[in-house]
Amino acid sequence: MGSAGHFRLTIRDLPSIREVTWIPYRVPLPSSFTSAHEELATRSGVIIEIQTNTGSIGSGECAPLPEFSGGTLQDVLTCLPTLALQLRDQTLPAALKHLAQLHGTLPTTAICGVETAILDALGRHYRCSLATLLALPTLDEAPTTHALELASSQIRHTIAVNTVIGSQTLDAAVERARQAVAQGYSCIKLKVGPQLRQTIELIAAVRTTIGPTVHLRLDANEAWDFELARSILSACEQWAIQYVEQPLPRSDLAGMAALRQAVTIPIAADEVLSDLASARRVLEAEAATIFIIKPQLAGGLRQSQQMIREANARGVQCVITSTIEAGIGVASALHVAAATPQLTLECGLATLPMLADDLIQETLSIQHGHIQVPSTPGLGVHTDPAALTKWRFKEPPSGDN
Ligand SMILES: O=C(O)CCC(=O)c1ccccc1C(=O)O
Ligand SMILES: [Mg+2]
Repeated sequence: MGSAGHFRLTIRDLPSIREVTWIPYRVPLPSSFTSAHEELATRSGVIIEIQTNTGSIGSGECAPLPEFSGGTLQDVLTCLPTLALQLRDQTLPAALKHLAQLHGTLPTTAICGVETAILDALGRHYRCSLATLLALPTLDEAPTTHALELASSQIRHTIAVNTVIGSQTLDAAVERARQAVAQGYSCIKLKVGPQLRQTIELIAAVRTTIGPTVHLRLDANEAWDFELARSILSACEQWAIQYVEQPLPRSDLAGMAALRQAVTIPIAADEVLSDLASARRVLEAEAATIFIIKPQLAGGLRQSQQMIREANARGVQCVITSTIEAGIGVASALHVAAATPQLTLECGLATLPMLADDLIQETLSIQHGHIQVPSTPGLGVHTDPAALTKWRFKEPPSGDN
């Protein structure tokens, strides 16, 4: 019995890992997705499955995006056999601790996927959602029933999300914006390119289409230099831009800090955030007003929470976004957002409709610009075996995404 008569499970009762297995996948994006970086026509990654000695299972997803950070698919496939052996026979909390010591030595997406699978199994064991687990003060020991009740009372059950409009012609972007508002989105993110006049016209046209109250954010994906950024953002101050993601190359922290002083539109860091150390450098340089945190690229769910804590302590607000991964990965990011009520800005998690298949049995549907957080134990979504068979990536090419 714990304090105040609350029951606490003993370590002896904790499940341990019997086996870690994985399945690479590749799924098409039927309409492809274009940013200043690239045109994404397929998405590949790895689904992780762990089995425990108590018969419980957990799923996770590693979805590398080499243009950003976090290694390649091949890097993930290379590190998994050793990691699987190391985690074998460890209790779930011990496995989490082990994983946390590997930051900096493994691709961030590998840590994210394996961590998610462990947390999914642990949530199913404690019979609480992954968001509730993430809201606990510690995962080192089994929580009391009181701690679980407190954590579950602190989480959010629905997350507001933005839709994202990829780079395309002005007419197509305006049409997409019109549809988004009709679907009930109250926040739109617009991918922008390196052309001065065209970009300003695009932003003006989209703002005029969506009216004054829908939030509008931009993503330049590093496409601008300082002068271009200053010109475009100064010209757009009248269009009520919520923020602009990564206007300058990730290496230009001084430029980002100077841009913050030169324009009134808030500057968000995205590509530059590749782990906790990079986040600390951005905070130190005062190079961003907002952090765009992708759990896949930040080094996992708890590393994302740590980034959020450190950012918030410095007055920097955070947004959780996906990397256009499949349903397991998006669900894990959704649970981070749910466990973190201080995130009040819309999250970038409305990406599953871009994929031909989300690889899960359930649907994380988007209604009126919100996604419901699954409340059943663990992730609350389950891999779809038929979909994994269909989209299995049989011969991942080495060094390719
Ligand atoms: O933020 C969103 O709404 C969707 C996520 C997104 O835009 C994105 C998806 C994959 C890779 C990079 C990015 C990005 O924010 O730049
Ligand atoms: Mg971005």
